[in-house]
Amino acid sequence: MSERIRVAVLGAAGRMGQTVVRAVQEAPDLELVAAVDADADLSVVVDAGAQVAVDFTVPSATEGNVHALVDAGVHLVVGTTGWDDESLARVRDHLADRPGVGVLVAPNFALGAVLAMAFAARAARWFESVEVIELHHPDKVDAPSGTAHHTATAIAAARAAAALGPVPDATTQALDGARGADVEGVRVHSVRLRGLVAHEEILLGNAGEQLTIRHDSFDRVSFMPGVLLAVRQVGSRPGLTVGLEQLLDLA
Ligand SMILES: NC(=O)c1ccc[n+]([C@@H]2O[C@H](COP(=O)([O-])OP(=O)(O)OC[C@H]3O[C@@H](n4cnc5c(N)ncnc54)[C@H](O)[C@@H]3O)[C@@H](O)[C@H]2O)c1
Ligand SMILES: O=C(O)C1=N[C@H](C(=O)O)CCC1
Repeated sequence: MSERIRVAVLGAAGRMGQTVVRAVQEAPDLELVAAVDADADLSVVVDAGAQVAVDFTVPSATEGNVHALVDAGVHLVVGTTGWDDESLARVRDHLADRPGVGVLVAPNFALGAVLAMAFAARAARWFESVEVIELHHPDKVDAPSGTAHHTATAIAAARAAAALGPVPDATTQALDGARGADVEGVRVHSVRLRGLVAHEEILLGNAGEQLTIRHDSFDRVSFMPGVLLAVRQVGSRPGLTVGLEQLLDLA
């Protein structure tokens, strides 16, 4: 058998981190060499000889973790949300000085969620109206979800490419927040409800018809096939990769 990939998990005490630790321990081709949480010194990861670090921490910490480990030559798989064009550009620039190091950032590793996003982007050009609803557990700190932001951005790009105008909306009077967040012209609504894990609906409307694309993660194990796929591939993808769709022939 070839050498196992040496993996570190950042945010190991969190909901996702604990699930990733178990998934790595159960994968015969992977070896868990470090599991760290808040306030840990990242030198633990480097000293353990990690080849790939998986980051499921918090939006305020993830970019710092990435830059520190890129400097140490460690590949990263990042599921933490909160990334924007500027922070991704800083990582892309940093990687230009570290040839051979790969970083994959994905807002959602559930295969069904990635497919739902791809289907929505494909359908978007054919519909006059579109809105996104994301529904999550109430312990989530960011809104809208990274997945909903990624979905809305892809829909907006598809609408622009098809020269569609703005989504119709006659609202002139509204309570603050009643129409959700505006992500590049696409309205995104965030629900936080005890009992939920991670869910998304994309509503597409034309006169007389509606297409609804819905994905549900009922358990965090749903993210693990995507995380493990990324861990196995990130070392052979130098530079920055954004979105699991890039590994699934869906981009
Ligand atoms: N990409 C995906 O598929 C996916 C799936 C689920 C969650 N997420 C995202 O992953 C992130 C984590 O979600 P969660 O539900 O596990 O959150 P969580 O709050 O349960 O876990 C976060 C953990 O990170 C730790 N932490 C904070 N700062 C740290 C640091 N500097 N170094 C190491 N650890 C640190 C915290 O102590 C905590 O244990 C969120 O941004 C969430 O949106 C992404
Ligand atoms: O539980 C969370 O938090 C999740 N966050 C991601 C997002 O913001 O899109 C993915 C789904 C779960």
